[in-house]
Amino acid sequence: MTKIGIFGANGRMGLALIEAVQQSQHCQLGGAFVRASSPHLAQPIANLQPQAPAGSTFSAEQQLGDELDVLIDFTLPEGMLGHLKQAVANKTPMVIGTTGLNTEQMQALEDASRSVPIVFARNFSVGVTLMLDLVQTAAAKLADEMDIEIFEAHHRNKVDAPSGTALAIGEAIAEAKGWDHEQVARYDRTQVHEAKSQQEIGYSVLRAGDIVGEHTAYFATMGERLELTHKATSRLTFASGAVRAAQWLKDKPNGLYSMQDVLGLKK
Ligand SMILES: NC(=O)C1=CN([C@@H]2O[C@H](COP(=O)(O)OP(=O)(O)OC[C@H]3O[C@@H](n4cnc5c(N)ncnc54)[C@H](OP(=O)(O)O)[C@@H]3O)[C@@H](O)[C@H]2O)C=CC1
Ligand SMILES: O=C(O)C1=N[C@H](C(=O)O)C[C@H](O)C1
Repeated sequence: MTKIGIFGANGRMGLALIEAVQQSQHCQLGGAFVRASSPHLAQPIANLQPQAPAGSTFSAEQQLGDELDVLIDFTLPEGMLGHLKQAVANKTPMVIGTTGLNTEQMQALEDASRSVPIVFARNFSVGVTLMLDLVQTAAAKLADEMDIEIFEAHHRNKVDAPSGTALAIGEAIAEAKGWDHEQVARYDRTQVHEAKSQQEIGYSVLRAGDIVGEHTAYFATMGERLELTHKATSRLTFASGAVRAAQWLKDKPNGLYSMQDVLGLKK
């Protein structure tokens, strides 16, 4: 049995992760952690997640010990960095799905992976993991005059944009093309009074209602357009992927792993 601790356990993903752990035959919930200031501290988890183990309550993240096999973090970048320090101090492997990391925060994650094994993915679904491979094939094989654009849509509460997944798709395409992603990424065209360059990856973003997560990569030229689209309809998809990653990570050596490693899709 893999004993799993979940940070941000009262969040949208935290609650889906509790359900995914309960559904797994190989994992058990070792701790559902919230901030010390949280109104949910010491309250029954079942108040928010009916699938929670009977009698279980939310714990303060500071109370984390070294008895857990794997920690999972889907919070915000600042919170994730604190949780990462706790994982390193306790020598506990960590699965991280938090998006919106800047360069320094990503560097801190990479540094920590020299002390503990980490799986980091900006999307834990099987479909998007495969899509990262498919867009690289399209980018490498289609003619250079194909225009490349990425569209993403999410629920109204999402705070980072473009989504981590959209950026991962763009970075995968740039890598296949031999481009420097930051040089070719176009996040805003409102001040650009010129035609689209062929070495450009344009991003567009929609925030509305309860959309779980949709991503399309467009490869377009005169007279035709290829669209590769992924639509997630349940957060349990991401949560189940993260729990699968946690189980896979338990006995791995220190290092930074991706969902492609977990699924055996690494080229
Ligand atoms: N990789 C993937 O497959 C996916 C990634 N995500 C990413 O997961 C993250 C969380 O998304 P979601 O669950 O929708 O967000 P929510 O806002 O619903 O939950 C965020 C959780 O993080 C906690 N938190 C925020 N800041 C801190 C902090 N400084 N210290 C400790 N805890 C903190 C919140 O606690 P409190 O309530 O007290 O503020 C809350 O429990 C986002 O980055 C999102 O992009 C989401 C889905 C899939
Ligand atoms: O915040 C979300 O909800 C999601 N975030 C991830 C991202 O930024 O790509 C993954 C998923 O699309 C849902």
